[in-house]
Amino acid sequence: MGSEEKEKKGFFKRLVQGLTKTRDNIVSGIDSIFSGFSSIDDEFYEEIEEILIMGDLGVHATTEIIENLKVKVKEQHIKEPAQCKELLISSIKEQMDVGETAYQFENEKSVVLVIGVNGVGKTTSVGKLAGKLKAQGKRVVLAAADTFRAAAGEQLGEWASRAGVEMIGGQEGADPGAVVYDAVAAARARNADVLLCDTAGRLHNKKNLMEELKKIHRILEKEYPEAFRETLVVLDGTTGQNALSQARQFSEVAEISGIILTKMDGTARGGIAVAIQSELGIPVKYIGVGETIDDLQKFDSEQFVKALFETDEKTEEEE
Ligand SMILES: Nc1nc2c(ncn2[C@@H]2O[C@H](COP(=O)(O)OP(=O)(O)OP(=O)(O)O)[C@@H](O)[C@H]2O)c(=O)[nH]1
Repeated sequence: MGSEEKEKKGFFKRLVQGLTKTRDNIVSGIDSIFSGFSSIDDEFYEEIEEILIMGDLGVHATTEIIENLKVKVKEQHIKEPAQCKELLISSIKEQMDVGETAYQFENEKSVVLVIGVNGVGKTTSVGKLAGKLKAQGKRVVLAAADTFRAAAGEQLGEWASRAGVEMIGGQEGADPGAVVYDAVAAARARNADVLLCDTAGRLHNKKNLMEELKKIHRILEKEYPEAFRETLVVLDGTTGQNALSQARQFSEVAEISGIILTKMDGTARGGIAVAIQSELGIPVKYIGVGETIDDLQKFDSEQFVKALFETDEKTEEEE
């Protein structure tokens, strides 16, 4: 087995383990409905609906999933509740389909702006991403442009030295625009492939946030027009519907190209990955299942649903 394949397999295992509570929350309930009902009727659908909503899949995704399930049941002349399981799994998968998820920034000269409110795992995710890109042989420069919180720069600095990449900025209270300006100059001087910017995320002052992001975009347009631009929002998966509302608010002030969903280890609210994609149509590009560098991986809906419906015993058997 190649090292990349091994890493993928290891990550899948951690994902299966991480989703245990979500699985208990959603899948166990669904299984008991499948075995408890003898016919497919309104009550059967209502019970499934309730579990999906409780599992943080959101009203929009849940409604679509149930409608889709009803159509499939009718088309395929299904009579037994137990036969609905595969159909339900494929309906959940379809809700997460936001088209092909592109990672163009990894293969071009690019600037990645990472935004997110305090504590969601933004700095950690930027650090992990820097380490990953560096491991792929990319030249990476980090910009510590979230200058609001004391020690944020210091924390990013630790990740930068761990990943072996250069960091620009880090002074508390500095002007984020000035940090980005300097970081672009450094990225140019080093002929960097990816400039990763840890940027602001104070949602309680949307106007300021919008202005700050606009200013950063203006600087990039002027100083680094050839760089491909990507804007990722970091969301804490344990906060469920609150994460969805944050994503919605961020998408009102900036053009979001993807989501990094963190802390999916040990949360019962993993269904939020479905809700975000279904409701906002924004792809979850990365998922975090722990605090080490290997715990951040590209998100794959197929793998996610498989991990959600799979048990630990099964993955162990597979080895
Ligand atoms: N379990 C778990 N913890 C995580 C994950 N990602 C980040 N964390 C932890 O979450 C905490 C907050 O992470 P930070 O990266 O400091 O969060 P931040 O969003 O940058 O917060 P500020 O720096 O305050 O803006 C840290 O203790 C991280 O180790 C994850 O995927 N799983």
